[in-house]
Amino acid sequence: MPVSDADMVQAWTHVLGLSNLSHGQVVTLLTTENSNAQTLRTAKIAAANMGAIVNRLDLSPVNAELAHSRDSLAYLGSTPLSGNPAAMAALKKSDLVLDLMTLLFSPEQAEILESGTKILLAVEPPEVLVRLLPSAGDKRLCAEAAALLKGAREMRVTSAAGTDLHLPIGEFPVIEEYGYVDRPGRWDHWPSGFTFTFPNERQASGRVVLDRGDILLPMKSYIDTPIEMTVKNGYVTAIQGDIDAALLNDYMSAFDDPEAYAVSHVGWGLQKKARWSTLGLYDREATIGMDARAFAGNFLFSMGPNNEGGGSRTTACHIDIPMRNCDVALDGKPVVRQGRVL
Ligand SMILES: O=c1ccc(O)c[nH]1
Repeated sequence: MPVSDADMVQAWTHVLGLSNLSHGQVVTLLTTENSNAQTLRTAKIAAANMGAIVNRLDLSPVNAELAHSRDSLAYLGSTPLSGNPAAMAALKKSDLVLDLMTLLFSPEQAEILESGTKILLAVEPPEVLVRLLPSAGDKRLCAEAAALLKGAREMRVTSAAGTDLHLPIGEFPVIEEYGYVDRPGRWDHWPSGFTFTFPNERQASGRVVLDRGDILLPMKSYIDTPIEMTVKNGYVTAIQGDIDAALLNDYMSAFDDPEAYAVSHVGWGLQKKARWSTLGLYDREATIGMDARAFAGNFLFSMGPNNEGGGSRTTACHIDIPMRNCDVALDGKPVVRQGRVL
């Protein structure tokens, strides 16, 4: 269903309020060719109505000749900000950047955040943004999960399908994604509602068995045939199965980058307003699949970079794999049981 501009301005006002936007602050909208016009139009109105100085920085897209998907999270690392000091200066001088382009996992994003600028990513379509409006309750749930993660030394993930994954943790920070940026230097993504960390470098081991209905992103497919992954020393060393495994292998091999097979962030979904089945109700390219990443009770496995967590590993290939019906335990204490948050 379309969203009215009035409702979208209200939604932006709610999110900018939670992000502590105050009178006289500088908001810069970072856009590119396919940024959603209504998201942009209503963000400018909401920010201006709150007394902010509102700029727009529109950059030409890059990587079209390299990416095999038009999903903005499919090809990471280099952005239109690479080698663009004038644009970087504008963003570092802003109090808040509303990223309608996608900087995630880029070195430029980290540099902008270090200057104290806040960055809020918002590239899902307006109807998804208004349906998954963030709340202080989401922040509380993410903070509770983070408190459990911060003290833990091992995350263990098992499932009836055969997953048995050992993830020693503690080397990297815990990241809470709750949909708004309420302190300087913070990055977040509207919509979200999940918490994760990264396994200690080269220490993840075991087996991941993807079952029918588990989701591959950016493919945005519910797999029909099981995929069995072997994990050794922090890398996925084998991806075996039938047609779904073959398609995943074919996509990943296009990057010709061994770093693509490293285990990236691991965590679980907390967003009660998001559902496993929602992805199937949208055309493949209509969303980037945040319902799938955020639905309460998923185990969100991923492969690729860890620079988002402060690691040194970068790669353009990033695969997110929300899994159902898993048991997640921290130092033996269950936090998710058969796909339900405890
Ligand atoms: O919001 C996001 C989106 C993708 C991802 O891999 C992490 N967080």
